[in-house]
Amino acid sequence: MSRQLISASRITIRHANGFVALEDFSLQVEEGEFVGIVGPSGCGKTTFLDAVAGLIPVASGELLFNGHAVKGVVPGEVGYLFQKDSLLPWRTAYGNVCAALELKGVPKAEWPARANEVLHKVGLGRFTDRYPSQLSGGMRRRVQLAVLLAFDPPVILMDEPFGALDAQTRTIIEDDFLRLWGENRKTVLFVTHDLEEAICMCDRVVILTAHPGTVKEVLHVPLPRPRTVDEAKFADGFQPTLRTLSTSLRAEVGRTLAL
Ligand SMILES: Nc1ncnc2c1ncn2[C@@H]1O[C@H](COP(=O)(O)OP(=O)(O)OP(=O)(O)O)[C@@H](O)[C@H]1O
Repeated sequence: MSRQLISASRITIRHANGFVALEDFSLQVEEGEFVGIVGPSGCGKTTFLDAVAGLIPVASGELLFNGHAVKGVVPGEVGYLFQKDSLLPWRTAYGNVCAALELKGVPKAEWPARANEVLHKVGLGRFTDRYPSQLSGGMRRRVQLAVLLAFDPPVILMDEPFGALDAQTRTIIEDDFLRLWGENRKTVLFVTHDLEEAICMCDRVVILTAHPGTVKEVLHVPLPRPRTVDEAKFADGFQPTLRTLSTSLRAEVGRTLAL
């Protein structure tokens, strides 16, 4: 039986300047779920991921990780893939993965085998000695995925992870991530503005209201797994789900623009 890994119950989050980003926000996520979060710009999606990572405290309500209140960053608990690169520019792809292994406390003797394994898994076997500046945007994202695989956290937070990639590279890397995810089904929170991507990747998609963000609606994605992006887009349930999601979100974006 699956267990609840993340539980937000009526949380409010204020930024340091007192600005309320999320209000009365509740969401439960079970172990192994792939959950998408969509909502108008500025509604608090990143703020929620930051709170789950322990980077920002909740002002009221309860935020639990594996049954315990989140009180700050706990090394090894979550892996966070930001919109922007967070690779160490002075280290090669291999060196970046080794940094994650070191942080995780993996014995040094195991680094070469483990680092090469994850770099091969993400298709970078021939580029292990390249520095980030010598890699394309798509390849740098792959190094970040390799770092995540090496770090192997129970929860992966992804904030518009593939938004900066061209359409073709993006589809390929989405498929790769779906395949890698299918191997061990980590819990994933996936923020995106791309509704088609949300449907292709996720089990459920949470729609947030206009600021201050709260949960408006949760849609279950009625598509079988394993799946590729193309299989998802041509599946029966795709268009109706897209229409529902799009209509619901458009109303909130309209509210944001009217604020
Ligand atoms: N450090 C901060 N201090 C004050 N306000 C902040 C801070 N970070 C974010 N905010 C505000 O909190 C609200 C939520 O921001 P957040 O980045 O979580 O939104 P988002 O839904 O991820 O937006 P986007 O889709 O544009 O990335 C916004 O109005 C933003 O301006």
